[in-house]
Amino acid sequence: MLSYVGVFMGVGGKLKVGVADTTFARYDMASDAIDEIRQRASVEVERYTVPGIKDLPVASKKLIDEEGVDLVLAFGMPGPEEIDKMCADQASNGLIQAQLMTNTHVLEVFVHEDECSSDKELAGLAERRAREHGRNAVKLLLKPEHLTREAGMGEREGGPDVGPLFR
Ligand SMILES: Cc1nc2c(=O)[nH]c(=O)nc-2n(C[C@H](O)[C@H](O)[C@H](O)CO)c1C
Repeated sequence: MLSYVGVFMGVGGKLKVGVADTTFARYDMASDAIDEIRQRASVEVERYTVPGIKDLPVASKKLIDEEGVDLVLAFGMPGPEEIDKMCADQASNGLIQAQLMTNTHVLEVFVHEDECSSDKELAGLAERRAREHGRNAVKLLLKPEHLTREAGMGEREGGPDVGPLFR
């Protein structure tokens, strides 16, 4: 396992990761991601919990503007109804806007409630996706060349990777 603990100190001191999540979600993805990040990097973590996914864009922007985080992980769980999917699309657009307004990555980590047929499977998917995106956050901030090495490899966060295409 790669370990980046203590290898990077930014100009203003330690890197800071923002974690935004919701009470609507049925699984605590943020705690898994924070655990994953802390195993790999010596960074500060600032967490901001809001009611639902449509509240994530402003939470992310506030973490960036007011708390000075270097990247945000935004965790949410859209429900299975059509209205929930609409909310997810709106939240997604908001998160993109927050990124463009601040020139800062906000990794959207959504697990849709209807991605799995049982609660147990859903919890497993949520944990794996949260942890894998936690690792992505560390790579983006500290080892971007590791992501470049994985370019085109058909990585899928939470599920089995689908692998690269060959000609
Ligand atoms: C319909 C709906 N669906 C979801 C959802 O699937 N997932 C989620 O996290 N939040 C949902 N919300 C709540 C909104 O995102 C938001 O929290 C409220 O509209 C208050 O701003 C709403 C209102």
